[in-house]
Formats: sequence, structure tokens, C-alpha cells
Amino acid sequence: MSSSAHFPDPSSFQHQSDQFVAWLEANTGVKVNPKICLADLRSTGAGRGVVARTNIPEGEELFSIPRNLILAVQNSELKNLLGQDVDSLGPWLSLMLVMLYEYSQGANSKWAAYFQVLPTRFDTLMFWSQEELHQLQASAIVDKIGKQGADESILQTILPIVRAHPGLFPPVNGVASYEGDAGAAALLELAHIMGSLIMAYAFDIEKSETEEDDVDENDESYMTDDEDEQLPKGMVPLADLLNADADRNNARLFQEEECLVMKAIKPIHEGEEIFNDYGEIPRADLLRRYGYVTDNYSQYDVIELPLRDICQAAGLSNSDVESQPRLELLEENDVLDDGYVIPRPAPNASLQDIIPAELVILLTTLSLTPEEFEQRRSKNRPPKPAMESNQASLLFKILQTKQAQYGSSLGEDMQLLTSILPPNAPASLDGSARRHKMALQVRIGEKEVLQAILAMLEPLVSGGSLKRSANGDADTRHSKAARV
Ligand SMILES: C[S@@+](CC[C@H](N)C(=O)[O-])C[C@H]1O[C@@H](n2cnc3c(N)ncnc32)[C@H](O)[C@@H]1O
Repeated sequence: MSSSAHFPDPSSFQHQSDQFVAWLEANTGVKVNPKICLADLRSTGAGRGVVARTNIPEGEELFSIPRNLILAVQNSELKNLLGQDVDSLGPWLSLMLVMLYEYSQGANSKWAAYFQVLPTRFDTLMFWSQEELHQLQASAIVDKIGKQGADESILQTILPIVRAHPGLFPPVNGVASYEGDAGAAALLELAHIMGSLIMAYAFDIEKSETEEDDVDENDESYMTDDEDEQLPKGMVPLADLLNADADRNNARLFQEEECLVMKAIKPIHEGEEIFNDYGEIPRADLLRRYGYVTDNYSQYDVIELPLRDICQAAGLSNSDVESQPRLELLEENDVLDDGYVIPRPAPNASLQDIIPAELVILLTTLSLTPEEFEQRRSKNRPPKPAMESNQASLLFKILQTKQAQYGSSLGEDMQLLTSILPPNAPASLDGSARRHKMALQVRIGEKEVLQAILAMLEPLVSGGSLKRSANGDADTRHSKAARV
């Protein structure tokens, strides 16, 4: 979140905040602790946020939102009006459809005042131009945006429903109709706003004990994400106006039987911002899902190595399991992945701490001589994960190749970052400059991880043998090292 540019009517920013709080407090069952307030943090690039007016002790309730005020499928009239099971669309698309419906009702929606404080523009990667995405260079995050899949889901699932019920979904924002290509494009744009709000604002809503546990197993077509649970999603007013901070997290949402309650999990001092937590996510994911980065998430930065790149570095012609017996052996034994994640090494971490065992097994399998591999294959037994010089050399080569794909060095990027943002520059940049800076931060983090792992591998590589690739090319000396 940046500045005014992200909100529909920035000139009424404070007025909208006041109206939102007034609406919220007018709802039965809502409790807002007078020790907190909604603050304008646009000058720091954080949009709205919640701040403590006075000291708050640990454990104190900050606010409580009754379950019936959550913007969710179960609370919207749409499920009664549509004549089809909205829940069956899955957590993402069902909430998207409900939000489209409620947004289209304008002032008649129960959540009209809530929509007024939600942004309509985002810096999440879904909205970056090709030129802006190019700034992320070789980051694996570029392949995870899922824009095409999201477009398809919206056009194939949401658009037909909207077109079949023009009375429920009157076109908004000056659009004449959702028919034709122009109508489809308009709906796509609006649906992406709702999808992005869900991605950055929604909570997974645990069912209360009295509700039936009838969760459907549906595909999450909006996202290419990692969520495997299928809890319904909901927009929780006020709870989602808390910003997040990896180090300064001081509040948590507790899902109780009747209400969702935000509580202080640490003493909070007067004037301090109240922060939620997004978990241990790398800055690349922070950018993809939430559209911002801060340095204190750099501790969670990772480097991701696609299987394709590993196979290429090992001299395989492709990474198709069917045509590569070595991959087939691993697949059959359930130890093959599409890609491998290596975290930023903590101080004093060993290779064993950071290199996933599955990756070491892959490196070992790719380093076997043809004879060794045939032995393994005949027993259908993959090798044990042991990081020796061969594996280290192959990984070293893979990481060097990855490093070269970025197109600029860590040193060059650091210089560029300083030139973009001298120490006394304002905290918030706007538009493309802001995106450029965030892309730089992400790729700097990944290059730092690469450099750190290369340095850790160096002694094993130089003290050990030469590389031995999948085709069994020469191996000279052996040196045992870390067992992973
Ligand atoms: C759940 S909302 C929080 C409320 C939001 N600030 C607003 O004004 O609507 C999440 C969004 O807030 C912004 N955000 C959250 N934490 C932030 C932080 N520490 N610094 C800057 N922006 C932050 C990001 O744009 C993110 O997508």
C-alpha cells in the first residue's frame, strides 16, 4: 500500500475512515476499545493502520466483530437470490462473486461503508507491467503470479454467472453492460480488484462449533498459491485494517464462537502501531500477495531452484519424468519436487540446516555413474541424502547459473538501491519508482542468499572432487563432507 493513489477517493480519506468507524460501531455486537484508533499512515506508505491512543496491557481486547458482520458467503443475500450453490465455487471464487454482488449494490449493501475504505489499486504483482516484472530478473516469483489462470477462472466461472443475472450484478463505474468483449474486460478488472482484496485482506474463517462442518473440496482457481486447506474466506472489517510486521507483531485475531476478537499479545505503548503477522514469508511473496516489502522480512528470503534448471545444469536434455529414468526413480519413491527452496542461512547455519534433503537426494541421483544408477534402479532405491563434493559441485554450478540469470550483480544492485533512495529521501515513493525499488529489494535478497550458499559450498567444492554429471563424466578426487 502506498499513498492516496490506491484509494478510490483520497480527498475524503479521513471522512471515509470516520464514516467506516461510525458504521462499524452502529452494528450490534461490535466492540471497539477506545484505546485504539484508525490512523492515516499514507505518509509512511502504509495506507490506513490501527494505532494505540494509550498504553494497552497484554491480553486486552482491542475490538470484537460479530460473525454476522464478516463479508462472507454465509452472510450475504446472494446465496438466496442466485439459485445455485455459491459455496461450491470454492473459497476464492465464492467470496469474489459475493464481493462483486455487494459492491454492485452500492449504498444498498450492508458493507457499503466498508468498501469505501478498501483500496481499488494495488502494487501486487498481478498488476505489474511486463517492464516492471522484468525488474525482478530471474526471481522464481515471476512464474507464480498466476495471472493467466486467474483470468481464465474469472472468465469461465464468474462472467457467465454475472451475465445470467444482470439484475443482481448491475454494471458499475460507468460500464454499460458486461456483454461483449468490453463488458468482459470491465468485469475482469473489477473481479481482479476483489481477488486482490481477498488475497491481501481476507482471513480464513474457522467455523463456529454450532455450524455444520460441510467444507467442500474445490479447486482454488483464482490462486496459484500454496493453500491446501479449504476453509471459507471472509473479509473481517477493521481486523483487516491492521498492517503487518514480522518483528513488531503485537496483536492476534482469535476466532470465538460468536465473534472474532483482536487481542493484544504484548504490551502496546501509546502511539505504537498495532500489527498483525503474515507469517514467515519471503519478500518475493510479500510483494506478490500484499504489494509491499519491508526489510525486516529479509530474514525469510529464499532462493528457488526449478527442477528444470537443476536438470539442465546436470546435463540432462529435459526434466520430463517419463523420459528421464533418474527422475522416474525419485518420482516412484515420492522424493521428487518441481522445485526446491533454500532459505537464507542464519548465522552459524550449516549446509545440513538449509539444503532440503530431497534436493540432496536429487543431486546425488544426478551425480551417480551409469553403473551406480543401474544398481539403484534395479533395487528401486534412491540414494541416501549425503552432501559430498560431487553434490556440492553440482549445486555450485546450478547456483552460479542461477546467479548469471539475474543480469546484474549484487554490488550493482546495492549501488542502484542507494541511488534510488538516498538515506534522507521520503519513505514513500509512488508508481513505477516504488515498484522498481521493491523489485530491487527482492532481487538483492535473493542474490544475497545465493552468495551466502555459494560461500558455504566453496570449501566442499574446492577441497573435493570435480563435477560428475548425470552422464557419468569424470570424477577425480572424493572428499566426504556434511551428511544431510
Ligand atoms: C490487511 S491490509 C492493511 C490495511 C491497509 N494498510 C489499508 O490501508 O487498507 C494489507 C495491506 O496493507 C499494506 N501493508 C500491510 N503492512 C504494511 C507495512 N508494514 N508497511 C506498508 N504497507 C503495509 C499492504 O499494502 C497490504 O497489502
